[in-house]
Amino acid sequence: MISFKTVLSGFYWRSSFCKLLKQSTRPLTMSSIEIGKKAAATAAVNDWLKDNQKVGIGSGSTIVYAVERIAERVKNENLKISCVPTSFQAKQLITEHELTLSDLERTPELDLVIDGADEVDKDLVLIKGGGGCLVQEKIVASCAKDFIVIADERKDVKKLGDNWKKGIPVEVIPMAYLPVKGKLESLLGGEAILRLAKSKAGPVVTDNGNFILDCHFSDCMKDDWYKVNLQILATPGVVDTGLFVKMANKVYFGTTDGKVTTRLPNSN
Ligand SMILES: O=C[C@H](O)[C@H](O)[C@H](O)COP(=O)(O)O
Repeated sequence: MISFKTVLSGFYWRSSFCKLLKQSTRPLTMSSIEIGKKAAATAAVNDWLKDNQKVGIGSGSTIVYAVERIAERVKNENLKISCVPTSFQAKQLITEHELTLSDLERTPELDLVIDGADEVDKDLVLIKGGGGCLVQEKIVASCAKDFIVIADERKDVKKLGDNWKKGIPVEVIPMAYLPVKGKLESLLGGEAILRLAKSKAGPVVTDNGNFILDCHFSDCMKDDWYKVNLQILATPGVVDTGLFVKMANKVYFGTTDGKVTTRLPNSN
């Protein structure tokens, strides 16, 4: 007859074996892309964050490392920093890391904004909004003295669209999405595709309650993003675009081996 002790020890060994198996199948190291993101984020925070600053916090996956480093420095150096979010996600990051949360009503002028990007060209024009955040990001960036961008090296391109194949995000008022789609397609060629949600039927709804058109333009002047941005903005129903032209002051690119390169607006 099997004793209670034998059953218990069998259970113990089985669960230990399962734990071991789980550990051995789990990646032990950070992926090389994440190493690049973290390196860029850490370097930017080390270079730019100073005591008593008002800081805008961007959105996406790279900004997570920046917030971690900000929280570390706030704690270790006893810094007084207030943070303005650019999205629901950014707000959560700020509160989770016990940083001081502010907003543009209390803090309309910022010293610094740190944010990620989907692509950065040689002139520091950015595509943003791959994660559905662009309008609040652009507003917050426009309120800052310095707008610092952090990205892994895949985002560093000669021309916008070299790597980023998902189009230029344009946030639109929901009732206008179809006419805006038609107008943008006839204005700039190509296709403007309504972004659909992954775990919900229907479109992605932004933090502002709007829709996103991902625009794959064929006829637009791809060397004059300033003009393209203005043309899109002139269409009624468009809230803003994911094109950030002449906004970034410095970009930090992190490589897969943890090195960081930087680019200034006219350092090509
Ligand atoms: O919509 C998302 C934001 O614009 C992000 O900053 C951008 O997509 C970059 O995100 P990630 O750091 O995840 O590459």
